[in-house]
Amino acid sequence: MSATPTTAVTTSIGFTELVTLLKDIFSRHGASPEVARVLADNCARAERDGAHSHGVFRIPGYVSTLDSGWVNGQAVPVVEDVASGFVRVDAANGFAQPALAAARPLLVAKARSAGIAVLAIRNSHHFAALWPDVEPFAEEGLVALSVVNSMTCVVPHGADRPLFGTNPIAFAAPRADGPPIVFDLATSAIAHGDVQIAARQGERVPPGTGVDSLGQPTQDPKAILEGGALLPFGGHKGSALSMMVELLAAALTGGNFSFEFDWSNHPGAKTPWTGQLLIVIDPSKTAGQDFAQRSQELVRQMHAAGLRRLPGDRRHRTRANAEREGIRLDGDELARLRELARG
Ligand SMILES: NC(=O)C1=CN([C@@H]2O[C@H](COP(=O)(O)OP(=O)(O)OC[C@H]3O[C@@H](n4cnc5c(N)ncnc54)[C@H](OP(=O)(O)O)[C@@H]3O)[C@@H](O)[C@H]2O)C=CC1
Ligand SMILES: O=C(O)C1=NCCCC1
Repeated sequence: MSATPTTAVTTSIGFTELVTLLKDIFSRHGASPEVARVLADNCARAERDGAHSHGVFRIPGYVSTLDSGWVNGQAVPVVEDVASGFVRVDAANGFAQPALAAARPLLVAKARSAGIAVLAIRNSHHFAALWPDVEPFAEEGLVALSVVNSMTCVVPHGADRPLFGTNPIAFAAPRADGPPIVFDLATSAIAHGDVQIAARQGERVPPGTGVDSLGQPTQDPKAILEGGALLPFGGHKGSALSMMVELLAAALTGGNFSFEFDWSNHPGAKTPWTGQLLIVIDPSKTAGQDFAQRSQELVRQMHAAGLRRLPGDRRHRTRANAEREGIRLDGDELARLRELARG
């Protein structure tokens, strides 16, 4: 995006208007109508729910990636019905979300008939928050778990150099008296996007987040981004989960490990070309009791134990505000988005 003076004036935009604006940007930068529709919806949802590291903040990255030719914005995913509980998609060097959208009807049908179904997406680029991929399944009464591996920037616990991606895990389950229980977390101490935002805003990151180019602990986001690296959350435990994500999202799908791609011949490219795995379970086939009532009981007991905030509560509060008052955006940022949509 071009440099424009910052005035810190905030403005608001409706969800539908933001989706239309983002669709125009994606289309203008080489995405097919279907790809533009899916990505715009995903990115607007993230912004609406306050997931700022994966909302409109990502648009310049999407645009430069599409412009560089690194990702195919016109890709048509190839869905294969490989086994009773298994669906495989070749995203054809496109984004992961259109691949999921293409495979979704078959995946849900299989989960409902067999009780469980697995979706393996390969040759894909995931540049977004993961919860929008799982939350809709729980809204339909299904339990969903997804993992995606990303670009190398995390030092495995006990190692000397980065190897893993920030490798998020997202989970969604229905509950009786409220929105689904959803969490979505990077297995690094902090998402790479949040380090970029901290650097842009001149803020420090929390202790224990990353190291500089000499492997020394640092709270300076620029030192992490420029030759340094991130650490897994929770030491060996987060590191083990990150390793699991590499195995499930890359080895099991036929995708790249986080360290296996090289975008250096595509200046401006930002997205990792990796893989994604989704597991969808129909709880009516397993528990022999009402799963949504059982998850509600768990939430009730957690609240009774003093819990004030469930994962997802902050997102739902932000969503409710956005539905009342519009999605709040910096005025200059909105102007830059409009400029990108014009060409
Ligand atoms: N595509 C990719 O390759 C990658 C994408 N990402 C994305 O980055 C995003 C940010 O990840 P990350 O920084 O780890 O997320 P956070 O640490 O902000 O949040 C992780 C989860 O914990 C919940 N949570 C946070 N604080 C609390 C609290 N005090 N009490 C209870 N629950 C809490 C959040 O709910 P709530 O949302 O309601 O705050 C969320 O579900 C994710 O959407 C992830 O998918 C990250 C890495 C790579
Ligand atoms: O924030 C992150 O970490 C990432 N987000 C999108 C893709 C790469 C890593």
